[in-house]
Amino acid sequence: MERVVLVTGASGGVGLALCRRLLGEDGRIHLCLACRNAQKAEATRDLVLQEYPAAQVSTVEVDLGNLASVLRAAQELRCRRLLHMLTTAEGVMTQTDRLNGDGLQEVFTTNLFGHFILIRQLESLLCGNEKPSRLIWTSSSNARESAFSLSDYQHAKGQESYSSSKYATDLTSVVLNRKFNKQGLYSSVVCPGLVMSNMTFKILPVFLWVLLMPIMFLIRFFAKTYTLTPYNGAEAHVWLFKQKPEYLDPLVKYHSCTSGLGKNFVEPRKLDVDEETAEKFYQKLLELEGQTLEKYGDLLD
Ligand SMILES: NC(=O)C1=CN([C@@H]2O[C@H](COP(=O)(O)OP(=O)(O)OC[C@H]3O[C@@H](n4cnc5c(N)ncnc54)[C@H](OP(=O)(O)O)[C@@H]3O)[C@@H](O)[C@H]2O)C=CC1
Ligand SMILES: CC(C)=CCC[C@@H](C)[C@H]1CC[C@H]2C3=C(CC[C@]12C)[C@@]1(C)CCC(=O)C[C@@H]1CC3
Repeated sequence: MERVVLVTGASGGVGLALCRRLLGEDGRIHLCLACRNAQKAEATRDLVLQEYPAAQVSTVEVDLGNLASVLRAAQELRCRRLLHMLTTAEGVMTQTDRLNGDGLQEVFTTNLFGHFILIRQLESLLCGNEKPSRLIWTSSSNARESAFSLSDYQHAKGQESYSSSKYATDLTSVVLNRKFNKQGLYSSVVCPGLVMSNMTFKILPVFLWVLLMPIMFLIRFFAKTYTLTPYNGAEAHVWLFKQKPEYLDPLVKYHSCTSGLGKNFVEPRKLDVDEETAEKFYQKLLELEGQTLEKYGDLLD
């Protein structure tokens, strides 16, 4: 049976590189590109098919920062019936987090909660299959406990919404394993390292990054997480794709690394999470999910 792999944030950066690399690893997979914009999704599909003309590539439109859009996408995916792997590679990092149309913090929703709802809505596809299914969350080395608080888990009050959302992602993955491993669903978190992408081009302009490039290549001899290209950044995702999920440690983050001479490898590092906090946070996610489903009852089957 073909494996169906859904990649969010597939239109650029690490997500697009991952799509290409997965097809290079296994041309028999069915790749589903999840993008927030239908035109971009089609353009990405064309790009991928140029490189792998025989590949099976479909698209689904989903804005992960908009819960109605997430529920509609889940409905559509449920109709397609199969899903074996979901990997997240979308993300927003901003100095000015704000409330979205659902009244939730945008960074929290896009980076974590939209995916949480999507996964819960796709549980019937992901759980109880003959072979294990897997989730791969793109987290970050920037996930910091100090940025996260249970009482303000959407990070409405602080200035570190990105770090908070990534820490929340790590917590969620730990609990998802506890709840769903018995049903054959396994979750892992990865960090792509420092990658030149639209995200980093919002921190410094492209020309500055280009000027810094020689320095960064030198730094890479000492800092292996300077992966720099989306291709290298997707190393940990691709490595995980090839592992048996039931043998992976749920309390580890898999870091994409690149050596000074440009060789890619993966480094597992222990997650800095308190399991009790993770459980409490998960209960809060369930509460928020309940409110969301109540609000959007018309979008449920
Ligand atoms: N770059 C880096 O150095 C690092 C990145 N990461 C993480 O890696 C992941 C990928 O980042 P990277 O490739 O660098 O970033 P990019 O900005 O290049 O790519 C982000 C992708 O996410 C999509 N996206 C953004 N918002 C939404 C949304 N609301 N709904 C659906 N899709 C959305 C974008 O789509 P569109 O094309 O429509 O904008 C794009 O395809 C992120 O989770 C990021 O946090 C972690 C550590 C370091
Ligand atoms: C000489 C040189 C390399 C200058 C660049 C300095 C900084 C702009 C970068 C150094 C480490 C980078 C980094 C990120 C952004 C850019 C830097 C601060 C991230 C925060 C981007 C998003 C993440 O998820 C983690 C990254 C960690 C490293």
